[in-house]
Amino acid sequence: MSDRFVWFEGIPFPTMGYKPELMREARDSFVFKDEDVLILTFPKSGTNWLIEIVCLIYSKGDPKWIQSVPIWERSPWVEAEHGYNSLKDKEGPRLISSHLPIQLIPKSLFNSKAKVLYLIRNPRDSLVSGYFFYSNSNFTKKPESLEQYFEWFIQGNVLYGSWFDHTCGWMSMRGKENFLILSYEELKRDTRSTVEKICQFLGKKLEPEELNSLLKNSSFHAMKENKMSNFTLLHDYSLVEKNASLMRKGITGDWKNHFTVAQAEAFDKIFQEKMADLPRELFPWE
Ligand SMILES: Nc1ncnc2c1ncn2[C@@H]1O[C@H](COP(=O)(O)O)[C@@H](OP(=O)(O)O)[C@H]1O
Ligand SMILES: CCc1ccc(OS(=O)(=O)O)cc1
Repeated sequence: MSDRFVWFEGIPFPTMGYKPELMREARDSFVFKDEDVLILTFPKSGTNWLIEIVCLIYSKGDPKWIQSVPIWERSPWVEAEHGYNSLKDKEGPRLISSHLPIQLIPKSLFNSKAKVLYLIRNPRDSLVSGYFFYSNSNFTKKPESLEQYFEWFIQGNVLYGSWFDHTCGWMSMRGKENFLILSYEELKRDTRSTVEKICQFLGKKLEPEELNSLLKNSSFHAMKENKMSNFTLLHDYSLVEKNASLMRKGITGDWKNHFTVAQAEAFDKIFQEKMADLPRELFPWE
């Protein structure tokens, strides 16, 4: 299974735990509630960091929940079989995660007041992060070199398709009051202020010591040590190999250590062409 994808509506998905018929059912029938919170990203953008932060906002900085329940149970993936089945009958406000492009998200999102946290990251860093992670995973096509993965990425031949299409699609939601755009870069630069912004958007208030606890327990170091969050539990299901680390480096700009000059120039050109219709300010790393 390691050399291919599951396909749905022209988009590549992992080969384990994802079924086209369930993704169709989710798109057509899953009901978002006004009180839900959706964490939305392209893969390898810092999704799990944001999930950890939101969980700690809901637990008021108390780490008990994040240290006792796997991260994918706390904020299940609406497009994955296990996540969809656990979410669809769940009572009360839900934390929901998704990497889906806008055309595949459950349609009910657009008639609900569910709050959407949309996290973006410099695609060059998502590319490098994905290359290292998927090279050691068993649920998707394994790249043989960064050069090969670079080509797949710019062609959109990677999990969840083209970063450019994904981002252009979701950016059409900017300006809506239930849609907050965040970046990995601002989260890194000023985690405290960005968490305060998220709290305000979610209508949550943390006391100073609760915020301090949140920052401590969602740090790169703390998440790397937390087996409920660092994906080491996936070793038991043979989904990832021992050296596939979710918590790899946790920095901005690592692409500069991996791209050749020619790749950097080619990426710049493609970025300019494909993102020309969107304001530059949306992309704080450019
Ligand atoms: N607490 C944290 N602080 C900074 N980066 C984090 C983080 N938790 C996860 N990340 C980074 O987010 C990326 C994984 O993203 P996702 O959760 O979307 O799969 C990895 O990037 P790197 O591979 O560049 O280190 C990982 O290190
Ligand atoms: C099959 C489980 C799984 C684990 C990690 C994934 O990574 S990503 O978020 O899509 O990069 C996907 C599926």
